Amino acid sequence: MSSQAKPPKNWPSDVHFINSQRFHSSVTTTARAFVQGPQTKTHEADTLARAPSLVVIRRITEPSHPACGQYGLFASKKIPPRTHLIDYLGEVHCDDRPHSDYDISLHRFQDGVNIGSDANTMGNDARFVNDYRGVRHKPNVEFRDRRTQSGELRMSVWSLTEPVKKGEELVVSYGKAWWQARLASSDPEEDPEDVKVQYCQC
Ligand SMILES: C[S@@+](CC[C@H](N)C(=O)[O-])C[C@H]1O[C@@H](n2cnc3c(N)ncnc32)[C@H](O)[C@@H]1O
Repeated sequence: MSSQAKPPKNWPSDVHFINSQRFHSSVTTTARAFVQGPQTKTHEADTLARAPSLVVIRRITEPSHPACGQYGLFASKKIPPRTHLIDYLGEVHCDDRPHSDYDISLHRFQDGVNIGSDANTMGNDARFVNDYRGVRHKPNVEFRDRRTQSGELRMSVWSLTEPVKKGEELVVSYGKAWWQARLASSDPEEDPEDVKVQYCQC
């Protein structure tokens, strides 16, 4: 059922839209049990209980935007403070994905094993959240983990302490480490704070 979910407006044809997390073969039994949790309720409860969407995907056309030519995630209506907007769905994995721009960490065990959620080839609307640098003076949403009704661990997007206006772009902080890792794989001389001027694809 979940694999036939209808993609939202502006969804790119080369990315598989999913409405539940998928598990890569690199996920260990322990990691899978940790992510799935006690499974006290049915998996369907997680998808059926989804709130009407507060977000919309839009193509960015402003030349001053550092991700001009790409997509971003925007508020489809006014969003109150501290509101859960959407879960970040992707391929849950335990292998390294140094070249994915859509890979976020879901959990790190004390023994160093990391569980990631990679939305590079499959994901949902949340994969389009951009970083605030060069867009706004500070983030207006954050990533926060949560457990669903059935107990599954997911990363999710929440508004911060201020309401978000309808039409505003939703931006998080990827963190300096994210930009440093990205720039290290391209130009090690580059300062991560300068990244905002680099990526216009108009
Ligand atoms: C998770 S994706 C975000 C969605 C992406 N804009 C898209 O259309 O698929 C991360 C990529 O978006 C771009 N990006 C996000 N925030 C940015 C920013 N503040 N400045 C420049 N590029 C940004 C970079 O190319 C980055 O690798």
